[in-house]
Amino acid sequence: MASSMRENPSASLPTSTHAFNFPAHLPAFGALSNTNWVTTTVVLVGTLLVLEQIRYRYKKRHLPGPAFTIPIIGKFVNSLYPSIENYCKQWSTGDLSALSVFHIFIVMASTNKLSLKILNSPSYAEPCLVHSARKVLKPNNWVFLVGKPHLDYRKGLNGLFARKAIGNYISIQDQCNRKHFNRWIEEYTKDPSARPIMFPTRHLNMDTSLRVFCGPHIPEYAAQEISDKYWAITRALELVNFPIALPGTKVYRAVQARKVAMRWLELAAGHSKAAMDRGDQPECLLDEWVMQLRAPDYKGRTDFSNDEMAMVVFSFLFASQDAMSSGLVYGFQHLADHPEVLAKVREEQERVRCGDYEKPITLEMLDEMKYLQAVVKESLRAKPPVTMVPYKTTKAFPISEDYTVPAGAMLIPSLYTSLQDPDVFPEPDKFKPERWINPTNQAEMNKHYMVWGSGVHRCIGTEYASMNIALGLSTGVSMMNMEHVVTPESNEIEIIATMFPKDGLHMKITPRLH
Ligand code: HEM
Repeated sequence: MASSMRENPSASLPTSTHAFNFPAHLPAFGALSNTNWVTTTVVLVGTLLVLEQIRYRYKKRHLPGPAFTIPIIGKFVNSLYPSIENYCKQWSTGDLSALSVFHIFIVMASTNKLSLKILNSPSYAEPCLVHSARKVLKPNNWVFLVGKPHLDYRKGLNGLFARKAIGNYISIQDQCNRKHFNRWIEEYTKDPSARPIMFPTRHLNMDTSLRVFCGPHIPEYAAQEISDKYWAITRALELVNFPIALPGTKVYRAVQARKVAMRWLELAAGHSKAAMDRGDQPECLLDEWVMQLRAPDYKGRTDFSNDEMAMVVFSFLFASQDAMSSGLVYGFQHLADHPEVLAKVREEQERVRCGDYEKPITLEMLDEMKYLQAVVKESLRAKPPVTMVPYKTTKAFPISEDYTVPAGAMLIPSLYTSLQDPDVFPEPDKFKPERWINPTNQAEMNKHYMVWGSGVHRCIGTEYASMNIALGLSTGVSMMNMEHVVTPESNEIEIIATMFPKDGLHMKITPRLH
């Protein structure tokens, strides 16, 4: 700047600020000001960038992780293309490791012990779900409650997944499974070539969920529309999204899909109330809920609007659609890849069903299928649908002897690596349902079995989800022969909110029962 002033004398500062001189000097003064402005901006931005690095390094301290963060976006690109290999790389760097995305400081925990600690320290950390969840679910959804309001709200919903209630859902699930598997068989009779069953499984799961949740209060075409649109929601469930839901972004599309689903769910809630007023028999979760609210001994809140009920049902769909589809897909893959396990499942089916495959399955029959239950448990351990659960620290969290996670950080326990801990699950790479049959260390294994999370936010749908996957597998392998056509991508994992085999699980299906 000094040299340019020397070269251009007219740019020198005026010796007089007399009113008449002022206009003559204005352009030169303006040019100088622009130069200053650029310099100031460069210095300011440079300082902010340096501060960003200092802040990151200060929070990270000695934890493994990138020494410097990419300015502003951090590891955003990685979170756009999540891969289990990248996560494993990060987890393998240490029990705790750090990174940053869009200025969100993230600490990842890879061990069973630390993950359990995070999930069971509600005074330090609370769930924050993935970044897009608040926009997709709406900020006033009950799943964002914490502390006592969360416990109270959840208490009012527990009854919807109690044994009595899920005993009423089982026949709906059984009918849905049979309807879809018959359709699969029909389609494979027309075209027997191998093809992925991931999407048909997602449709089956959405249909089952909507029938269980809304029963007759939602028309067939609405269920189809929600199922079709739901993929937009799944696609938006990245760990960290582009922060603004602009048209064309994944989050924007997900919000549009939620609006469609919510319209139908609100209508269903209204229909359910009217049906219960008429004295109809409860046929679904919504009916169960309305009846529970009207029970004489019920002590909680009763003023649930259709909109609020719809939001709760939507939260169940949101929490379950991807996880359950993943659980079912990997269940089928594990059974098809382990014929000795499949043979035992079929032998048990024959015994418990007494050879009568037309007879609807009851909860009592399912209780007798101990080997099938072990298969479901092991399949979810080997390929946990939810690989990690994002929490955020509400205050500085002394998580280990030598590290305190700063307040406001994202803290992510890894369920995936926790379930691969060889001290709790010997030979974790092996698919061994037998490990769940009368184990000597049952209590220890259950404590560390984090497929459903742990602590006050542990999955509310655990029993229902296990039952649903067991039912799907039991009826699936009874009705169909499934040949897994292995591709180079069969054993690779694709993370689309949850885990799926990268090739979508190529199957050839033929009818097993005449
Ligand atoms: C295979 C299927 C499923 C898996 C693997 C799964 C897993 C999980 C996990 C890991 C959490 C977080 C727990 C924590 O923070 O400690 C969770 C929470 C939750 N899940 Fe599931 N889930 C499944 C199915 C379902 C189903 C079927 C429903 C409901 C119908 C459901 C409803 C919920 C809800 C509402 C929460 C939040 C609970 C709270 O904050 O109190 N999930 N689930």
